[in-house]
Amino acid sequence: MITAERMAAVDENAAALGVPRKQLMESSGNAVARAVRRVAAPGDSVALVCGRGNNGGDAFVAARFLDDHDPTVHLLGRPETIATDIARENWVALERAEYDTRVVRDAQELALDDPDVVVDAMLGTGVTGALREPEHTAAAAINDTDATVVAVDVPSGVDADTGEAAGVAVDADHVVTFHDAKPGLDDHEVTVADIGIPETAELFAGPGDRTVLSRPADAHKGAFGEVLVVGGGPYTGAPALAAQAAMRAGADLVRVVCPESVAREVQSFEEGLIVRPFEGDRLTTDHLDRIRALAADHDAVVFGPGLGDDPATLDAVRAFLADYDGRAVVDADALQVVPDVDTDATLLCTPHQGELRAMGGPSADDWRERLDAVADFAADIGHTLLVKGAYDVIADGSDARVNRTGNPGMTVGGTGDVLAGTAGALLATQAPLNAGTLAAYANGLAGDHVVEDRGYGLLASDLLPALPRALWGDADE
Ligand SMILES: NC(=O)C1=CN([C@@H]2O[C@H](COP(=O)(O)OP(=O)(O)OC[C@H]3O[C@@H](n4cnc5c(N)ncnc54)[C@H](O)[C@@H]3O)[C@@H](O)[C@H]2O)[C@H](O)CC1
Ligand SMILES: [K+]
Repeated sequence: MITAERMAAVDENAAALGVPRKQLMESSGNAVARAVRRVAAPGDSVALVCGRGNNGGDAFVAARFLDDHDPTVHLLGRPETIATDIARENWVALERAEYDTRVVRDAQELALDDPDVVVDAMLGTGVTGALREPEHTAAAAINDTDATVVAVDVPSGVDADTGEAAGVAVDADHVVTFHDAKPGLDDHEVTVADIGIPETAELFAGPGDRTVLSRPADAHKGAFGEVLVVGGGPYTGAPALAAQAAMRAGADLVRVVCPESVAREVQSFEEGLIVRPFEGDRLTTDHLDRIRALAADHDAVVFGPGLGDDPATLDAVRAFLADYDGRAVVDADALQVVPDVDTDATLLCTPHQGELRAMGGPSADDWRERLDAVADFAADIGHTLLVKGAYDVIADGSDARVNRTGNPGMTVGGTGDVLAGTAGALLATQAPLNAGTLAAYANGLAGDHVVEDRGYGLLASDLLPALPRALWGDADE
């Protein structure tokens, strides 16, 4: 089962892999025509009722595969208002080839002429809310015919994210849905058509994975989350890098809490950092009240950068996690305590392969083997893992993804801190699997952009200014 939102992401990833949507539309239309043939007797007439989005486009293609059924293609709305180039090109092809095309300007004009089969291609996964006109009246007209109704992707009127009909929906006898089942089709006779989307368009992180980030136009301060970085002690650069990365990745506010012995130095990396010191030179259980109070005021915590592995510090990490129930990215030395802590927290753990072994996790050289082993280990520990490597593996115990961005220049120190901070900002608003996938994708892409511009020899801090473009794309994209 796949939601409309995820389907849009996969579709964009397929395009980025070199399988464009117009090709997918050709496969979709072909699959619709095959479904129509299964229900139509020779000589039966077929009417295709099409909207102006790509759902309609699928039916424009289908018509070309149904010549022997004398297809009639009804377009709801003016051809100039067809929403996408690929749907318009397929409409124009029908007109030039002199198919029986009819432009329906007003729903009352829809004349279905008693067809044997009706194809409902009004609306698919691009739609939210109840049907508007003319689709509303057209749906009622389709439901009034005696025809066998074949719906394209989803019956028009059914929301492909929730599976709910918000009012009138087409009463379909068959649904031809693409790539994977959609929510809300349980009571229907469904054919899932393979339209040639590579499996890796779903498995590999790609530009489509960024769609979950689209900043709503009315974003108010606070909508993108506040992040607390708990780090520092033996190291000072790590918490500063993580905090700056969280800022670049869109967090509304980032605070660093660190030992007072290093607070000034942490601050020196970036004037804009908000630093909250605690007494002493390393984290211990003495500081837990302070950390807990701060953590409760933030949407996500990044736990680990530069904390070190002093036994007293690891005891403090263990005690903190044991009664924390919020969201946290756990990185670096803090990772090793995760498997023995019983916690209600939602954790996104970001080990490299050595740290994964220190957690008691699996090792595998081949990324496909690692994918399976990491997925099992994530299920065992009950947390999401982002295991860093040339191919990063992200798994939450039920689903898994792989990221291929990044380059050998990124083995330099500090890139992991940037990744942890990015993941923290994303975890404040996204599900852990999406946060981990997107953090890995954007960090690697930022590194690729830096190397493209300036060649090898990058510093972890070079990733920071490259992060926004990697996360949100070019301004004109
Ligand atoms: N994902 C794939 O791999 C492929 C999917 N294909 C088909 O494309 C549709 C989705 O197309 P899209 O253009 O995104 O949206 P729709 O055709 O569903 O509709 C958009 C259209 O509808 C208008 N609209 C929005 N809400 C309403 C409403 N409540 N009432 C009336 N009209 C509404 C909106 O303004 C747009 O103009 C998918 O289902 C597949 O069938 C392709 O085959 C390519 C591969
Ligand atoms: K439909």
